Amino acid sequence: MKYWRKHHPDIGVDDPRYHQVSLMYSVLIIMLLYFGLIALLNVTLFDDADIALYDFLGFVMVACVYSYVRYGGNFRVAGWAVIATLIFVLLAFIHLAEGRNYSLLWVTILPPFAFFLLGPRAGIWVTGLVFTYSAWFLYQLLDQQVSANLGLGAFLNFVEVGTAQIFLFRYYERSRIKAYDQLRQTSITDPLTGVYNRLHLDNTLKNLLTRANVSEQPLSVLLLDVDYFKRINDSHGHLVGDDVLVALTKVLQNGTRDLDLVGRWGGEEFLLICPDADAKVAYQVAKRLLEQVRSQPLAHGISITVSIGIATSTTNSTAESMLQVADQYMYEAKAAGRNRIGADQLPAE
Ligand SMILES: Nc1nc2c(ncn2[C@@H]2O[C@H](COP(=O)(O)OP(=O)(O)OP(=O)(O)O)[C@@H](O)[C@H]2O)c(=O)[nH]1
Repeated sequence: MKYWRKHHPDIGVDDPRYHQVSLMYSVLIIMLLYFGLIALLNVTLFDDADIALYDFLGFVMVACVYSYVRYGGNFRVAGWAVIATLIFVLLAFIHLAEGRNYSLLWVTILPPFAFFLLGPRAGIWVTGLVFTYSAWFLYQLLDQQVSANLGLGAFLNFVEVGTAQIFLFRYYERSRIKAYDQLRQTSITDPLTGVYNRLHLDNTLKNLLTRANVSEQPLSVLLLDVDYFKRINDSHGHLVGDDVLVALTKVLQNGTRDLDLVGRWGGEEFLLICPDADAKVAYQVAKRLLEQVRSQPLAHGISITVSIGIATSTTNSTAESMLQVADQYMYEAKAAGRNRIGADQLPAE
């Protein structure tokens, strides 16, 4: 768990603010460490009290922003305060260093901070203005024959700026990938039951069917619909109905192989995609599920039954044709009295 969560227990991993807050705390800590370290280096190694003073001022200002954020302050205000502090210290530094020791290198630290904290639009304006000013400042120095002075100071400026950039971008990229994964997971998941949603089932069925046709392996789909589900909602309420759907999902997951895909097709309808399953295997799976569902109360002591339609691929099947067949058999099962299986050739019981 991120350490900052104790200050903001209401911001969970699923909260859209999570990554922004995480980024803000990381930036604040990186800046505190950097300002502290550089102030120390300037006092001890370079004996430059003027520059150290500005670094120390930066440290104090960032510490103030840290406690502002920690006690519930507005993140946008905090972001601008951090960037203003950084620009203040950077400009003070390049002025005091008068271009020696590649001091202007330090302005390249600004873009990641400005873009992360202010977003792309303000980020480009802020960095654009500071870079323009720095270029103008450098231009003024051109005819003053400032010595390149390749001493320890230049070396440390390069190392410090370089490592800060590496860590910032590494952090940013990791949090971007995490956010992307979370978003992808959400886009393919049904929020109530946690199984795949229709969009993902549809895409996966197309892919698996192409693969099945190429390898000449069978593939079956089972379309499963709860019988008289409306009655459960009407007599026990929608929330109880939801619990029944969640419990049914568990039965379906437990009753199928890891290879099979279980998803919610919509409402009280579920779709199971069973790779490498011919009509006989699909029928056995359907029979087992039918039995498991009706044999026990699922939630709040409520028992249900389901009707299942099966479709098995042939060489010219498409995802649409399979779904249509499964749908048709499911309705035939309903029409025949529910709590049963509809399929092409039902084995004699
Ligand atoms: N609780 C709950 N109910 C849902 C959800 N999605 C759809 N429903 C309900 O599912 C019920 C489906 O009703 P019908 O289509 O009439 O079907 P049924 O009552 O199951 O009857 P048959 O399918 O003919 O056996 C409706 O009352 C919907 O409101 C959901 O996410 N949660």
